[in-house]
Amino acid sequence: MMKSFTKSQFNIKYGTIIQGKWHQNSYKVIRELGSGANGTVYLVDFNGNKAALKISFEPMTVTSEVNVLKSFSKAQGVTLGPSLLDVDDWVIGTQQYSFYVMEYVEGVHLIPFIRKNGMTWLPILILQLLKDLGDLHKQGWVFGDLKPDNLIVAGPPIKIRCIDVGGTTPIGRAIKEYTEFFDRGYWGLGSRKSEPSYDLFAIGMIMINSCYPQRFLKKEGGIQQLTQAIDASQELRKYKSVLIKALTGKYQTADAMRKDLLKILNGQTVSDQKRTVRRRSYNYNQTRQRKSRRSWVMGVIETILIFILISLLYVYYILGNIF
Ligand SMILES: Nc1ncnc2c1ncn2[C@@H]1O[C@H](COP(=O)(O)OP(=O)(O)OP(=O)(O)O)[C@@H](O)[C@H]1O
Repeated sequence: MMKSFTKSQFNIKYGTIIQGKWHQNSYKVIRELGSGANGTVYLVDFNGNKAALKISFEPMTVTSEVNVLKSFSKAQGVTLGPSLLDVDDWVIGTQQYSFYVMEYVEGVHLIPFIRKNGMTWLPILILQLLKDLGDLHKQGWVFGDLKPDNLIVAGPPIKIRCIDVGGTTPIGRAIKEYTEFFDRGYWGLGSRKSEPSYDLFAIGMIMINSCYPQRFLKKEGGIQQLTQAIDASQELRKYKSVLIKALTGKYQTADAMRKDLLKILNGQTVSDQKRTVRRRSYNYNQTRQRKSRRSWVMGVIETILIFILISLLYVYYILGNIF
């Protein structure tokens, strides 16, 4: 189903107490956080703690999103979505609405964060996202409706988080929800079957969107139009090899995309690496030993590099907030 914009469905005033019919928990409305096709999300106070409460006219929306959040909480290593706190119904007069309460992810949406703190953050945040997405895929899910509106940069420490799990679909099914700009079907670059490469295409488009905050309309579509957009941006050109692979479905796993992005950050392009490997020929055992040594060294370099980059950006970020 394609997402279309809808006006705020609910108009619940500040101070309203939403009390659950079944669990009797009371939530005091602080303000609206946002609203979309599936409901309205409010910042609420629960016993002095902040939480996010999503209320919908459609009980099925609540049930399906709650089921995804419950599976996430059971699955080890999945840290993408907010944690689920409560599910209940709110009776007001003769009406009854379903709602759920989740962890409030406090932060700034991806694009405003990049605009304020600089493009240097983009690859770092994308690396974090690819790590979490890889874990989600390993648990058999595809996020589906990945877009900057569903990404919040929380912290400190800086961490990119996904909200709105409404589009999360088990691998192998049809994508439940999508937004055209981030949908490979719309660009004529693949199917709407839920598989990891569907999410990785969206990651590519999120990187493009970060450099084109107004987005752009599809003309002829396809990889030609997107390649032109990449070539026209100094920032995106650095990541061209990774972007083209992600946009044409060449990555089977988030980990493969993450590794290529790291190589670029490491000052080494993917093609350079391939050329180096081709030039050398070793016997089987030597190659294997070297490979395992190299992957160990790569792992250490990767960790050190991310650590240094995050530390530097972090200092930059804190200084930016002070001055
Ligand atoms: N857990 C949360 N913590 C902080 N903010 C949140 C949280 N969940 C949702 N929001 C805010 O509420 C907005 C709307 O939420 P959500 O995207 O879940 O609604 P939706 O009806 O599914 O919208 P859409 O049609 O855009 O998918 C989000 O863009 C975000 O700003």
